Amino acid sequence: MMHLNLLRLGACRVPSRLMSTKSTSVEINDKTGVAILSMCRPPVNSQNVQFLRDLKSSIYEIENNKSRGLILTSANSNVFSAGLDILEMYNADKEQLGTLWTELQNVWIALYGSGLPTAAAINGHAPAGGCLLATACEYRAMLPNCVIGLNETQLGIIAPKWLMSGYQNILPQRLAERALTQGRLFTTEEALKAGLIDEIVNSKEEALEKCLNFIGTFAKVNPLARSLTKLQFRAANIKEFEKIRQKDVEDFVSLASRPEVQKVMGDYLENLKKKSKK
Ligand SMILES: CCCCCCCC/C=C\CC(=O)SCCNC(=O)CCNC(=O)[C@H](O)C(C)(C)COP(=O)(O)OP(=O)(O)OC[C@H]1O[C@@H](n2cnc3c(N)ncnc32)[C@H](O)[C@@H]1OP(=O)(O)O
Repeated sequence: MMHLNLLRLGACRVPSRLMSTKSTSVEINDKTGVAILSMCRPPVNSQNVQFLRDLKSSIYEIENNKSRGLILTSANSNVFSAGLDILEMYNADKEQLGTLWTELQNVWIALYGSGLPTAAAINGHAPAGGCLLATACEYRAMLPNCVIGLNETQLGIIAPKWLMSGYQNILPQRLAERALTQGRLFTTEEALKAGLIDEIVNSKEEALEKCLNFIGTFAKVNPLARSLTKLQFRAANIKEFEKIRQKDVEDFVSLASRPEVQKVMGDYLENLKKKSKK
């Protein structure tokens, strides 16, 4: 228990180092060595090229700084991340679409393939690309009354295999297949029941504390042994992804630039805007 108490103490009283980019901020607690990576692109942390680049560089910076773990959270009060920025996909040319998709791939591989213990303090909604980030982590604590899930089929699109792999690591095959084909968004309570998240928490502070406690469970484990063991579990998905990553960009560009898919995006955006004006 000693290390857990230290982590808690460290989380509130010990000086921290700060690093930031335009849309992320990183706080590394000097005592615990754990980095809290906050996404801060208001209003919903939608993932455009710049945001994804910032996220990638923060993840690598945390990894290179030899932090003891990484906690991903949002500076926004009710959204963890709304997924890809549809504004950057709608009416975009092929080059822009290719760049966006490449940056999404880069962030996913940085997080999914990280040797550090990773945890998500999901302090808001996490649809689509938001769920992708959360499920790339090893542990999830989430606030009530939010949604999480891969809803791509609801938008008439297909999540590629690498994008599904975090999901598949966590959910039983039958449930993952059903949820993906339905494009299901789970409420927090449903997500806990399905095993998509580990804990329901009542505040962001509690989410961070649970994530710290999770990372604290590795305090007495050799970091290299831990990291290599984790990566052995993920190696097949990573290898598969590396084989198809260029073709995957081409497939995405070809799908997302189709007029009928652009039309779905346009209608979807309009509905989002109508809903937000209500
Ligand atoms: C789409 C086809 C492309 C083919 C891709 C194939 C592979 C798929 C891989 C990844 C897919 C994605 O990640 S696609 C993105 C999917 N995301 C969603 O479906 C989420 C949409 N957003 C919401 O449901 C809600 O915004 C929310 C639950 C996340 C938050 O709700 P809240 O009520 O708090 O906020 P508002 O809805 O009022 O939104 C505020 C503001 O933000 C704009 N917004 C929201 N989401 C996005 C987004 N993803 N991209 C761009 N803009 C977004 C929303 O329109 C509001 O804007 P205004 O204030 O200007 O009206």
